[in-house]
Amino acid sequence: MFKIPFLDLPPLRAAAGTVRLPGSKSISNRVLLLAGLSEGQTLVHDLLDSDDTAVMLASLKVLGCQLEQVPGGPLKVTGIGGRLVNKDAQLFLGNAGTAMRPLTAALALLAATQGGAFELAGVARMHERPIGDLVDALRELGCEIACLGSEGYPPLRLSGPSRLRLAEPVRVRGDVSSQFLTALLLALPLVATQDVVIEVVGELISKPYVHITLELLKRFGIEVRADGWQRFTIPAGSRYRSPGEVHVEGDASSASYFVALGAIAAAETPIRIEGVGSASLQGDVRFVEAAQAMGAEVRAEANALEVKRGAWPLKALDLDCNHIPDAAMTLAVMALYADGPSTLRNIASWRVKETDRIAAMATELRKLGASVEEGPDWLRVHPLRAWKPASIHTYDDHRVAMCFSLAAFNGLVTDSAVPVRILEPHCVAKTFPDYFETLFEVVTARPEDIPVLTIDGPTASGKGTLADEVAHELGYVILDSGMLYRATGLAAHRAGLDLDDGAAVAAIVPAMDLHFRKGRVTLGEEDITDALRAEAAGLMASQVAAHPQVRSALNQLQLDFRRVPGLVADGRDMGSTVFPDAPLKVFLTASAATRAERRYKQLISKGISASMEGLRADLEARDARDKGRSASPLKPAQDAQSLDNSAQTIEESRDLVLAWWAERRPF
Ligand SMILES: Nc1ncnc2c1ncn2[C@@H]1O[C@H](COP(=O)(O)OP(=O)(O)O)[C@@H](O)[C@H]1O
Ligand SMILES: Nc1ccn([C@H]2C[C@H](O)[C@@H](COP(=O)(O)OP(=O)(O)O)O2)c(=O)n1
Repeated sequence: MFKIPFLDLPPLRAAAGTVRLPGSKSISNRVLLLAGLSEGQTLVHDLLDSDDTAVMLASLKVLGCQLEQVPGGPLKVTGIGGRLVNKDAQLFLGNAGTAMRPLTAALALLAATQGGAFELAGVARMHERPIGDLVDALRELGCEIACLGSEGYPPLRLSGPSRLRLAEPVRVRGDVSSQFLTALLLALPLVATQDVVIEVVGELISKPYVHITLELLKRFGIEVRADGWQRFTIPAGSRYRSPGEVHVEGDASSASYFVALGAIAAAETPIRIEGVGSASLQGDVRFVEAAQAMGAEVRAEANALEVKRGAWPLKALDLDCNHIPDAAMTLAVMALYADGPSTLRNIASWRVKETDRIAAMATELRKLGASVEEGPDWLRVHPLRAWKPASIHTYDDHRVAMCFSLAAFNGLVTDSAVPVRILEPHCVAKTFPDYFETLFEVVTARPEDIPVLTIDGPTASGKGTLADEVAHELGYVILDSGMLYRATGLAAHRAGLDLDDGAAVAAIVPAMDLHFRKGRVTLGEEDITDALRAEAAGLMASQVAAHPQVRSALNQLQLDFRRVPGLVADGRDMGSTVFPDAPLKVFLTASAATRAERRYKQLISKGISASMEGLRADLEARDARDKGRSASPLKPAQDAQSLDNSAQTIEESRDLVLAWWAERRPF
């Protein structure tokens, strides 16, 4: 996950490959609650690991459920069998509607029948999201509920015992959120000593989510009798029975971003999306139909989708989105690539989601330059051809962040492509913590569009440290080019080659089986990370680096690191030779005494013995060789910014370089 203040997406051009979706949030949290209320053990496979499931799991634990994660396997949930173990608890539910609503219903009913006191609270936005219709329905039933802030909103206090009135139908509004009905359906089996009837008042929205609820209840042994979408009966004697094992489907709403990606950018080979398909329970798979209406070519298997671009530009759309409320946000961004204005209707529920999504989408689309009209329950988006670089505010709303990533394909409809900045990208943790990593696996950009920041300088000036810090803050890829020279030197040495024989050393480069993964370097099967860090490897590197043949053999390997979303490259000639078009080139120096002392401390802290005098002599010899060689000698690129960090802390250098970077970005 990118836990950084912003993530800049360079102009993207194409997409191809396979993505595996994380588990569905709606199914995950329903399954967890049902497993938690059941007697016995349920093995939950493919559970979504996200903020919203984390709060549900934390709540179940407080309520007395036992949770055990099988390493690399399912989660074992041992339920409370409908009997309260802990009758007094305070639960913090973040901004998770899929936890707040059903837990309110379940705990209100359990407190009424078994006694207890529970406080349910969340983040500030959760306290602005209405829950009054559910509270009213539960109070009508006889539950004791106090709204601790504003009436009709969390935080709530649920207490009991109190007498329940189950003979009369429970009436609940269905036209604001279907989650109130879902909450009652999930919780009422707890008290179904007689038939319990729920009557929906008003036109029920988001019916597919209620369908998921009914299907999952069935898997847990509860056969609700549905009379259209208006009346539901939970039969007397209903009891949650664990099915033993449950597999959570991939998230169909998350699939929408990749379906759209295929429609926009998979011009050659399709995007394959694994985890949802024609057999999916989730209503949001019907997003596929909307994408097809806009031109996507889709091939559906039971549990996978393959999507390619069909019509281009996309075809404008006028759609009632009641059946795909969450996925429909993706259509608003697809509409920018359409051949006319697109209208999304019947989306009033957007106003009470993680944020007011109609206002949020309209505001952010306009920042890109789009012309947008909005009404109480509709949004009209006009196609965009003159795009502006924009910082997209994400309102702590995962879907805003994910759907605006698709704006980075603007280069497919304009000659002046612009990057897109996504603020607070970590909000995707709500349902898809690795969304951006997954996206980056399947998209490509033109190398010249991918920004590079270079840091060159002599040994121990702090290049590697600064590069790590800066790359981390920007979410960029790192190239430690010295490691490539070190690996080449080591491999040549091991092969018994004369390191002064440039042609012989260069000849082994194409066959070097070198891999960089999670900070470790492997050569063939062997992890050579520690061997590469040794000073001896540095000296060998400096020796082989003097040969023009070796430098050109390593050139393409270095260029291959220029990957989305951007690159921070450190070395000796990153700015002067390898990435001459980098928008920011830093030449980092520090006095020889400072550098020798830093290296000394670094080695001692790793338990490697060293002498300060010896190190200083070595680094001065290395500087002389790196500066004196004829091939790409160590010297600042003409347009480099010099930085002597002798008297600076690491943080000061980092902040200065980030400030220089900010000056060069168009946001
Ligand atoms: N600005 C700085 N101030 C103090 N120490 C630094 C600074 N930059 C780096 N260091 C320390 O100096 C040592 C060498 O830095 P390193 O990044 O390995 O240098 P290089 O990659 O240039 O050889 C590290 O232990 C690092 O923590
Ligand atoms: N882009 C590069 C990177 C490193 N080299 C050479 C020169 C250096 O002496 C060695 C080792 O580089 P490395 O950056 O790992 O060394 P330091 O950490 O600065 O000591 O490789 C180079 O010539 N060009």
